[in-house]
Amino acid sequence: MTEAPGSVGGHVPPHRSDLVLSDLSSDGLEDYFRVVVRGFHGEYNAEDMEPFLALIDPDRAFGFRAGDRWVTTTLSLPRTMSVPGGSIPIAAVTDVTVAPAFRRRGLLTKMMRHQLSGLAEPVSVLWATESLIYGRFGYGQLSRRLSLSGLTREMDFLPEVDLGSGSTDEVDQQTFLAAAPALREAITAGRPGLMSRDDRWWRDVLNDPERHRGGAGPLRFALHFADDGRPDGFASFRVKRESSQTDLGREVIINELEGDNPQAYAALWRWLLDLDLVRAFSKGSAPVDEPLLHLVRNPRMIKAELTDGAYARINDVPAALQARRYAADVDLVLQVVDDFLTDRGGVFRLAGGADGATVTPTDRSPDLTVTSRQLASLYLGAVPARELAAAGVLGDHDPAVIGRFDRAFGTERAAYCHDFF
Ligand SMILES: CC(=O)SCCNC(=O)CCNC(=O)[C@H](O)C(C)(C)COP(=O)(O)OP(=O)(O)OC[C@H]1O[C@@H](n2cnc3c(N)ncnc32)[C@H](O)[C@@H]1OP(=O)(O)O
Repeated sequence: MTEAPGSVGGHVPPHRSDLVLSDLSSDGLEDYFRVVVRGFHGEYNAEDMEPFLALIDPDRAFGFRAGDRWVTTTLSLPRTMSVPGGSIPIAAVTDVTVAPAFRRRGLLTKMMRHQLSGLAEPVSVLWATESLIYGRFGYGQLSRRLSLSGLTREMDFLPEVDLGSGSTDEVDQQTFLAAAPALREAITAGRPGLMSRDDRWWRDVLNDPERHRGGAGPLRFALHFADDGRPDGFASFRVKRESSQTDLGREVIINELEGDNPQAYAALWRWLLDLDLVRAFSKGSAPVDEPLLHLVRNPRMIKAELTDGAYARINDVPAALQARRYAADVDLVLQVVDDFLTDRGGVFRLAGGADGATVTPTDRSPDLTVTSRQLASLYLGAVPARELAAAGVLGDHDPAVIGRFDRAFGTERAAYCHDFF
């Protein structure tokens, strides 16, 4: 059989390929996700991916095809995110890849435009592999996070720390799942940026294939029980025999830790830090207002690295701003400059307060002008406007407006997104 000119075994070289933007069909999942996994230099394993694939709606996945193969991918998943006083539907954007031979010719840009113009959700959220990729598409830092680590024997608590009169115990996954989801839903309501999880998301979160453990043991679970026996806090963690922080003992790697009151929260930390044979701890993702920093006698012994968290894009300014409540009365005219999708920007009057707000287009002159990227950081108070003003990136502004803006947009707890997708 003679090969078609310019192809080997039916493989058309990239420079001779015709690219077609295509939707995923439900019978082509494996081919598609093999390309996704390769895009992150991983190895496809159907069993490892099953809980995640169960979340996929093929209608929300697409990419460019060259002949019979995918060369780019991206998809979004519908989720609900907590905002002050309520919640908002968001599109969780993930699995963005462009095959090496096709990179830097604008395919990601085309995919972003295509995806954003079709989303029903007013806000899209993603985790960026590199922080310089998504700003050009109007994504900004929705939340920031701390990476915590230290030596457990240096973590004495201050005498005034109240550990309550309950107890913490290790439990099996079934017992954990009987308590943690309901607790977490309640806690989510009080922390902007957290994503709610249904059973399918919990299955994905607890999916723990051995090859993804980085040499540590399996995921383990603990519950804290209040004095009356009610579970009021939970933690998931694993232990690694070798710690990069010390050779004196093992390391406890804390995945998630939540309590619905300060005593439960502190008691869970104490329990994890007191595990026998363990000399180091790490928690790769914690909110910037992490209480542990205020519990210990010697806070300098906690290594806390500040890094970027989830990124968001406000695709529908009125819907996004109306979904949240405000810490103080607010009435100001905001101009949003959206360079990527210009029709999504505009000038809006935001009027409201503790009971909600209305946002309407207006032709009044703006009190404050922000880019869509800046609006994403301001949306849940992760970055106060005064911080942007002090950095000199807000343009002309009246300091009194900045003060009013920050009083309204401030939140009780720092914005934080724990779920990685
Ligand atoms: C939500 C998520 O899934 S995050 C995961 C992102 N994916 C990955 O990290 C996997 C590996 N990387 C890739 O697959 C690709 O490099 C991608 C998807 C990051 C970029 O795809 P491309 O098709 O090359 O992007 P595209 O050509 O549209 O780039 C647009 C602009 O962004 C720049 N850019 C894109 N990615 C990067 C990057 N990683 N580093 C630096 N600049 C970048 C380009 O240089 C270009 O700039 P220009 O307009 O000034 O010329």
